Amino acid sequence: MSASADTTKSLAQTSKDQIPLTSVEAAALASSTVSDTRNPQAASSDASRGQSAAAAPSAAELASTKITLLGALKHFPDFPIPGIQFIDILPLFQDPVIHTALLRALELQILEFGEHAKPDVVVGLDARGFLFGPSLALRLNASFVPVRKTGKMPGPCVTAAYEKEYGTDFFQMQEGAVKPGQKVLVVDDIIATGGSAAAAGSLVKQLGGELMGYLFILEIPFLNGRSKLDGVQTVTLLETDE
Ligand SMILES: O=P(O)(O)OC[C@H]1O[C@H](OP(=O)(O)OP(=O)(O)O)[C@H](O)[C@@H]1O
Ligand SMILES: Nc1ncnc2[nH]cnc12
Repeated sequence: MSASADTTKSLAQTSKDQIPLTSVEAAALASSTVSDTRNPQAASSDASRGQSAAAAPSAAELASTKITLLGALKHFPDFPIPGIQFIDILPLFQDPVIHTALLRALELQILEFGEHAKPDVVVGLDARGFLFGPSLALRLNASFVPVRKTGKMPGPCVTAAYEKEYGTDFFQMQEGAVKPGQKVLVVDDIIATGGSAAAAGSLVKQLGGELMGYLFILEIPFLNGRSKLDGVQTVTLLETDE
């Protein structure tokens, strides 16, 4: 597993002035440089002493945050079917300090789309894109709109079939959920083969949205999911080594 050096540099360059850190965020990022990042009490006591809150995140701290996030992921061979190495992102949400650091790092990653490239709508994919999509949308003062598996939402919907790493499925969006011309950022936990993300992108376009880009927590590069995304700008926080 590795965190991209380019991304780390970019985060460090952009983070200092453009989006001020709250004290909790600073504590979350700074606390990830120490070994007890699984201990939220340690971070909050740092924040209450005002030590971490004063410090802007350095490149080293951001790189360390990525290592912490990678270290929190769990790996399950042969799930949900034989031959799949399943990477579980749920532990990122079990610890409030890691959860906060994740959201902050994702928010900083969005700056890679350009200084003024703020989405009107964050679209999150069923189901793991729902874990952080709404929080991110709030931080960006954007709407949140879900893409759901078929049959879950009422009213008229647009539908797209797709293939993913371990099966086929259908995605839907509600008509009118994205207005024509709105700038849309599609977010999900993992890009593997890219089938799910490509289907979500096609739904956004069917609704008349302007697909600004894709943002993922984790990429599995050997599956080459980006090749399905028609060159639309794609940013990932972490990637696997395999
Ligand atoms: O790049 P792909 O090969 O398309 O795979 C990535 C998708 O697979 C997983 O979702 P899954 O369909 O397992 O649904 P879940 O979030 O409901 O578990 C993951 O959360 C992505 O959405
Ligand atoms: N290998 C994998 N681990 C977790 N989620 C996935 N979605 C698609 N491929 C996956």
